[in-house]
Amino acid sequence: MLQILFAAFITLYLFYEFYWKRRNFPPGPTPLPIVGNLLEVLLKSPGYEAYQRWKRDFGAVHTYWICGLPIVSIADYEIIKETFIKDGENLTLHTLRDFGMGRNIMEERVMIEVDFLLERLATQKENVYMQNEFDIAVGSVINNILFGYRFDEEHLHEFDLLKAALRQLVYKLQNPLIILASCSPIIKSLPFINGFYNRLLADRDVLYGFVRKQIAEKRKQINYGVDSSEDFVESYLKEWERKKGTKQEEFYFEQQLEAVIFDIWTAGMETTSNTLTWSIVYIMNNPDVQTKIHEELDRVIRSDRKITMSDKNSLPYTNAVISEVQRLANLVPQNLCRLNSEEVVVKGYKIPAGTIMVPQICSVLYDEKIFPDPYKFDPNRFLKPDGSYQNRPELVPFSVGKRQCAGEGMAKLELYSFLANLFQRFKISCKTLPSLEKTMGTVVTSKPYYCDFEERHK
Ligand code: HEM
Repeated sequence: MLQILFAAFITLYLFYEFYWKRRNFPPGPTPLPIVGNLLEVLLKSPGYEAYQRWKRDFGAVHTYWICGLPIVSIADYEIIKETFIKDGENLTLHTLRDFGMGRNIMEERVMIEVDFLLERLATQKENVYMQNEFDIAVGSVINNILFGYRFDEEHLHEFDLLKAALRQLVYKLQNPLIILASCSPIIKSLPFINGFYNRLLADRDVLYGFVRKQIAEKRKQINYGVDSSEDFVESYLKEWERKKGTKQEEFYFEQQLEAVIFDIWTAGMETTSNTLTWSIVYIMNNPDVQTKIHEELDRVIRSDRKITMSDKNSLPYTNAVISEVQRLANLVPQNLCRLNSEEVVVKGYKIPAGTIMVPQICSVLYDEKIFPDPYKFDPNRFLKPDGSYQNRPELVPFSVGKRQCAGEGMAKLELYSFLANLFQRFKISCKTLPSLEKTMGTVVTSKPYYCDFEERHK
């Protein structure tokens, strides 16, 4: 009797796992019990190959399972556009427009860090650990815009603590144990996993603690009598004060301010810093690219002066290199998931409200129909035959639609300003060529490497 019951239970379980729970979703790879399709992603990290294979085998709209969670993936540019960019969506609402301070101030703050970065590199000259340099530069831009100060000598210790916590978050959030723990309270309560999960929360709390301390400091110093603001927190607090007593007051509250700052810090730091790190990896592995950037800078700029945004349109090759870096670095292998608020029909599949959907931008950036030979670093993809810059709408490293990156403008400003000025001033070389191998995380990171710097204009 017991055997019959057991066999019936197993049959029902398998029927549920392999058919019933999947019946309302677009087709996809068969998920294993408990882990779903997680192993296929992890075995070939950072996951691009699994996403490409599922697109090939099941079509551009398919379902995969991370533990018990079904994720409907849209892996084709045209369908992503139809699904996520709807008429009338107001993108600007979600965009951190100039952080309430005006575009010039943003460029000013980025250029301050360009100067500091160049001076640090000129002083060190040899064996410079690039990740660290880019981290300090990008972290200082964000901190200066949010709180009005940069990470100078006096604040470097504070920066090191924040960076360590942030790096742990970036790695741990893609750790299979954390993913499993997030999906199941039972798994989360297992002793070893629980400890690991709690350390992740402790890293998050380091960042939140810092944010709260900064807001409290700002409140002590703020002068509500002066209209203009020096940083984002000041601008937010003044706007909040102005809205008091109006209907809009409800949109301003402490938790929102803390969460926005936390998001900007976490989303803006590792993404930009690692894209800069990848830039040097690809350029060092393709030496003719550095020669061509120098040739363009010498022909267009014709001096050793600083390069600013006003030069951008005159530097098509430099812009093409940055675009190709963003494409090939393909920084976010598993894009952020979204919960669709209402039922949608995508390519004939009815996808119910409350389903997790993801615009799988990594499959677009490596789509060989759009970018032939996709794993090759080739800036010419972004150049017209006459040498001018070729805009490619399928270049979507910042994603698309309502939830696309809120810091795109700032990130582009930073990538351009840091890289153009770095190559304007230096010839860069590496005694050991940087590895092209990617380490998986929320964003993909490169292996550590070291560079030497030679002044170009003596
Ligand atoms: C090269 C640099 C960057 C890349 C490649 C990048 C990429 C992305 C991507 C793919 C998303 C997810 C979009 C989606 O849900 O479909 C995102 C979201 C976001 N990004 Fe960026 N980003 C970069 C830099 C920045 C910077 C500099 C900031 C701010 C200072 C920023 C702030 C944000 C915020 C606030 C979100 C929304 C997070 C959320 O919805 O939870 N990003 N970014």
